[in-house]
Amino acid sequence: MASLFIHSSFLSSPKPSIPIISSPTKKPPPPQILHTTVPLAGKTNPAPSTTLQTFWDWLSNKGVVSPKSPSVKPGIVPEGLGLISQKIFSRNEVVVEVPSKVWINSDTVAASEIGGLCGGLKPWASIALFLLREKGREDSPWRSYIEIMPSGNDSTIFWSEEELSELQGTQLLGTTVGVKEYVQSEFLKIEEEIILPNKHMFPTITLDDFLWAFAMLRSRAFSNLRGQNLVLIPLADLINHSPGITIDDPSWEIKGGGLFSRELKFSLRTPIPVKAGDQVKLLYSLWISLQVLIQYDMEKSNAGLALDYGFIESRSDRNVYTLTLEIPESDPFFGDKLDIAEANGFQETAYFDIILGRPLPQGLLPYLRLVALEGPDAFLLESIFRNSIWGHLELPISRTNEELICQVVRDACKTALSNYHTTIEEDEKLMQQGNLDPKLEIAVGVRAGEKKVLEQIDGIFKERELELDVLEYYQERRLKDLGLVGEQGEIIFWEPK
Ligand SMILES: C[S@@+](CC[C@H](N)C(=O)[O-])C[C@H]1O[C@@H](n2cnc3c(N)ncnc32)[C@H](O)[C@@H]1O
Repeated sequence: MASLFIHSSFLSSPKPSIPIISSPTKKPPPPQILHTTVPLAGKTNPAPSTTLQTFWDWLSNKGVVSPKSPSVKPGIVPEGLGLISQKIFSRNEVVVEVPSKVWINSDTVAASEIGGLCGGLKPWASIALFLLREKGREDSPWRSYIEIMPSGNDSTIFWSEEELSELQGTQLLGTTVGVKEYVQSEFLKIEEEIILPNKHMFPTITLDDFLWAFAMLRSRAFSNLRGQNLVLIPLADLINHSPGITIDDPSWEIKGGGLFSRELKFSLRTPIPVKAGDQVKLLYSLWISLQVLIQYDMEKSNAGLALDYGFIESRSDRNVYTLTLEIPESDPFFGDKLDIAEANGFQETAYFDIILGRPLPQGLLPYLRLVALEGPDAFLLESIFRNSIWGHLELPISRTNEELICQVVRDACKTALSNYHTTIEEDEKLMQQGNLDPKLEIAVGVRAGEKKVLEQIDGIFKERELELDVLEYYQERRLKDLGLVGEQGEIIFWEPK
């Protein structure tokens, strides 16, 4: 049997059907704005309203908001803090514009006292270190901003061992463990090379602190402002996500500061119309429309949402399972197969995100057939076929090859399914019961979603197995092309005259 290697490892980036967390079934309290003394709901140790007022004053002093006629204000909402409308917004209207003088990015770090120490660090690591240093300084100019950040969220990186055990068998568990290990290894390097040799510049920073800073960056950075462009935008980063908004375009842009200014501005728009906050008294039941909300990222899987933000959605196409395929080095045709994969945009290892309810992703079947190619089919790997091979691999090559890919994929699905400690039915029962703890709700939703995708994949290849006798394979297609197969599929022999 060919050594076709499939495993269920997690997505390459530390990346990524349940009731929606942000739409509680109970009638929620109306949002509270600034001056209230009501404790903040939902998130871990959220900022008290005095802290919120200090933040507002800081924004006013910096000229970011106009305190007399603000269009939005930070307020207390079920998701922690959020942006509450102070006027009626129409669709696509600018909600707030935040000038770059209050952003925190690599430039902010470079211009700071620790800039010289952070030159070799990745942007996220240098900003994390900056945040923690400023958090520890009594007189930090960033204090008012950092203090409104929550002490945590429901991201799986904060889950206890017991909570993580609910994710048994899931790819999300693997990703979470991988991300935590990655953050830890970065922390240990930074601790040794920067923190300990410069103790006078840093407060005591633990791995947990570093993980907190990492989580703040993952949850607060806008999805296309990551990597090298990673930036924290105070005020704008209070915007919460609405699963009901399914507009794909980002609701923000970076603009030039205007004719007389070189300063950039982060401009946040509302993707949907919003009512004014004071309508809450008149229209209590429409409280949710008072908060300005956006869609964080239409492309993220539930696992990605759980890891980055600590919530998931009920939309079925948020359920994703990543199949990882590999051309093993031990394959006698390793070199040729790798050449072909690379010529067609793939590598030795390829990741395919399978989405619930969607067809198999492009490239999966050809890649599978390539990896499984062996024996009499291996002639297709010869260099004369190099330009046409991918086209051939798009269609079944031989019964043996097609049977092998079906078997291997189905076996991989069965193995993966046997690793979960619950069935889909058990998960659905739990969801129907309702009132789950938010983290358990995430765990149950993700594990049910992954299993559904695995069953979908198994189903597709099971159906294929049943068609093995009627599929058309390479040799038949070739004979047809040469005009050597008749209408009924019979071989037409050349008869000498
Ligand atoms: C960009 S911050 C938004 C501000 C945040 N609510 C706060 O209190 O600082 C993203 C975080 O807000 C929370 N959040 C945003 N939208 C949410 C939603 N629809 N459901 C649950 N939590 C949400 C999550 O904790 C997420 O990690």
